[in-house]
Amino acid sequence: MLKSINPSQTQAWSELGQHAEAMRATTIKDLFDGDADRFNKYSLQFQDILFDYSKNLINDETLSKLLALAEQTELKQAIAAMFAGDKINATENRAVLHTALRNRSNSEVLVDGENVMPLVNAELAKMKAFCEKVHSGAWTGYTGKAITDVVNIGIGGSDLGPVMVTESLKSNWDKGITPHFVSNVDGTHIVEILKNVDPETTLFLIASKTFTTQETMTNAHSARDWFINAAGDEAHVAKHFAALSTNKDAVVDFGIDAANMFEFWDWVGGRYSLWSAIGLSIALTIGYDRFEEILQGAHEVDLHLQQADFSENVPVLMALLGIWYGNFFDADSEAILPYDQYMHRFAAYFQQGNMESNGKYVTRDGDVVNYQTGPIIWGEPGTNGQHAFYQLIHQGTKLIPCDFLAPANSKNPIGDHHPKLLANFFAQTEALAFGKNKEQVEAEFAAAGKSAADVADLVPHKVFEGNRPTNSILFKEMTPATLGRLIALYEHKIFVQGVIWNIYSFDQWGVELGKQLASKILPELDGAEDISSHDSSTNGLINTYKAWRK
Ligand SMILES: O=P(O)(O)OC[C@H]1O[C@@](O)(CO)[C@@H](O)[C@@H]1O
Repeated sequence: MLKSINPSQTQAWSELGQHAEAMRATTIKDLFDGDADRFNKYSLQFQDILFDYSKNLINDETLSKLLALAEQTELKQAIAAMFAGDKINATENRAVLHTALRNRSNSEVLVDGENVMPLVNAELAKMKAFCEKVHSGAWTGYTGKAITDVVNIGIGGSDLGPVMVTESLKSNWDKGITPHFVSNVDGTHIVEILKNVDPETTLFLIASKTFTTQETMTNAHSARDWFINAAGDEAHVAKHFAALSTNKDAVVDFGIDAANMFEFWDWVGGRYSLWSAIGLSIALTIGYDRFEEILQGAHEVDLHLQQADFSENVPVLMALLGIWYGNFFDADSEAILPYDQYMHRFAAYFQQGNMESNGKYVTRDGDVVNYQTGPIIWGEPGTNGQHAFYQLIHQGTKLIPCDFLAPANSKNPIGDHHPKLLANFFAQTEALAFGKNKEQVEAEFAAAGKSAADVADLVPHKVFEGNRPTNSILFKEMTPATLGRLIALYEHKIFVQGVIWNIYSFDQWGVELGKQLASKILPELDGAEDISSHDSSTNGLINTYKAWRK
């Protein structure tokens, strides 16, 4: 059993606090001015990914203290425990083994003494066979036509991963399958999707780890009704509905043939499940072989996490840098800014991945933490963000550590100018780090023939403090393996931070109360009478809704 260590009680934490005071007296610019070799010292290449963390407010002493924090919170032991199948998801008494799903070395992975790899490999083989049937046209719809569209019905981890991966790899959509995703219980979502698909050639994947999630079950029943209405015979459901779940009984109860169920297990967290049967929509869209390449990329990071010295361990460094700003510089959020339009759902994916994992205020001992834990994760693709929120990042009052990601080679290098606009990726981190001081602003005005008197009022508004930290993650091009690596890097960053914060990262009790209260309110929405069972606000809102409802 892992020790419960309060990080704020460690020697390293105390030293980091003092060191942070000292570092407030310097700037990223000072650090670069003092070390011509800074880039080489503070960047790492992992396969086809360059991780440049030199534009951070750190020096060797900072790193030494952060690494000591990892040591003193027994990170090494925690990593070993996860891969050994220990029940580190203690409140649910489960192991955490999404890594087994991509364990391409096929080494033994024990859960309760049983090697789970045969189960994993059998399910992958079933996914592969199914993809081959669909892609070859051997699997047809009820009128004998090949499948052309897949509608994945799921939410949270049963949606965000497949959406993000299929979008990120859109240049690989060459299997004749178009994916669609329904997640929101707002009827608009499924109505708008069903407008664009043909019941004769559409396969529905009901993706739900528990197969009890209200939104997913509601959408699944609506899809089933729509399909039966179009096909005219319930018997045709078997050709057009499959389930991705851990709950076989609920799948069969819904009316899906158990043979059309792709299984995963309770030691796979929902937000870590795209590597499992939940990834079937990915495999159908880009091909099973490429799906395996995603697994392979992630597996390489799993080995890297376990084997690399922490000083050269990318996810560990990503985690420690986040702790440096979150716990010693009061940063509340982190921005993920991919300069690749295909990665437009990458930040959204890690909103759940990070915030549902580390949005916790109670330690593994059940005590309320006395330090910050998980950050708010947000972000949009570059260069759009530059025209939306970069103003605040550059000149706002909040410290927002940013991860800039970009492929060196776009999938669509049209014309001469588009690829070169990647200059923004380089320029933004340079501007954030080094800024533009008063003297530089005045000199620019003078060069433009403006007298100091004329521009005196404007100068303060055009000064950039800089000293705003960023990581740059440059990769050669977006491939399935590269995406697998990138996702696993962020997954393990989250895991490492949870260990150091001494919190449970793999349960999500915080999503239960809202669901519980919604179940109580649901029947109260029936009928026209006013309700008074809640506080005055909730009563007022519900009663107004009922008065306005058509
Ligand atoms: O896959 P399922 O069981 O339908 O859960 C969907 C999502 O709901 C949750 O909010 C848990 O209730 C997420 O953790 C999960 O990914």
